[in-house]
Amino acid sequence: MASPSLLLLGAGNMGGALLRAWLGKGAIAAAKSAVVDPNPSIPVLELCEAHGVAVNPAEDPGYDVCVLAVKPQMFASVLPTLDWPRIAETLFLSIAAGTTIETIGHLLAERAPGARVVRTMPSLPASVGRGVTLLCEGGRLRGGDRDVATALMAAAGETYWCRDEDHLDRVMGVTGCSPAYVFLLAEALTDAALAQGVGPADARRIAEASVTGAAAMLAQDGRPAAALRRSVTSPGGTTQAALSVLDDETEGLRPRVNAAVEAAYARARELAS
Ligand SMILES: NC(=O)C1=CN([C@@H]2O[C@H](COP(=O)(O)OP(=O)(O)OC[C@H]3O[C@@H](n4cnc5c(N)ncnc54)[C@H](O)[C@@H]3O)[C@@H](O)[C@H]2O)C=CC1
Ligand SMILES: O=C(O)[C@@H]1CCC=N1
Repeated sequence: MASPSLLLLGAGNMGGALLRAWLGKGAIAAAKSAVVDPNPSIPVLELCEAHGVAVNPAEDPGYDVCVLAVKPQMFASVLPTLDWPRIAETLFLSIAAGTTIETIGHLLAERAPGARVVRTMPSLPASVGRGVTLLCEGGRLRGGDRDVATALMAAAGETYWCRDEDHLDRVMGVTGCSPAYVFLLAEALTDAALAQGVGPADARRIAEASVTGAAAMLAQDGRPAAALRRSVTSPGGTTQAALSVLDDETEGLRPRVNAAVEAAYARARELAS
């Protein structure tokens, strides 16, 4: 399919980030696409204006793809109200945490019986084309649907098809949630700089530059993270002393990150029920 016409339902943090990526890469047919959001932000309005994307159109001409990007808690009230010409032909992509393909199918059943649904889990760096999106499907897709979903999400960064929904729920703590872990690390480094007597503006500047510098090196160097970590860590030096705290086998970052990913999985299961 050439770039699809697309309806974005919900253009908040994540929907807006995806929209930015799609329009930047020409991945959607902007003039045939629309955003529906009762409270669109100024940047989203400016983006739509610049690319000729309709915002809250009075009439829906119909869309190849509809991306469901409202909060999971809104699905039950919003999905049954969706309607446009040939809605049963539209491919639905959900980005919501937890909500299952079966639930989405039920909520769309009246107007789009047998709807083809792809569940995805993008991540916020999609806004700069550096997201990671997990995808999975429930067995109803037609030929070409998988390629359409992959192409849309690849415009926002890396993609990975999970074997089923449970797999997606398990892995989302590694991808969709993890930008928050990295931002938290930047916050923690800022706090540590403050504790060592650096002023607030400089504390933030040197902490955030440390995180973005390491991330840029990881992206560009080609060596795996473990090799780069070793190249910072002089035997018997200061980093080794620091890592004896941060990389403790039972209380260090690795077991804590693993526990965080498990907590995200547990919450995804709760949101599904
Ligand atoms: N924020 C993130 O990093 C990620 C979020 N997600 C998923 O994305 C979805 C949205 O999350 P955020 O963007 O963070 O939330 P958000 O609160 O920033 O965006 C939700 C948007 O939905 C709009 N909205 C409310 N009622 C609506 C309606 N009736 N019709 C259309 N739009 C409506 C709101 O005005 C808002 O702009 C959630 O399902 C979440 O699980 C998935 C991956 C990452
Ligand atoms: O916190 C959430 O539920 C969403 C999904 C992944 C990132 N944000």
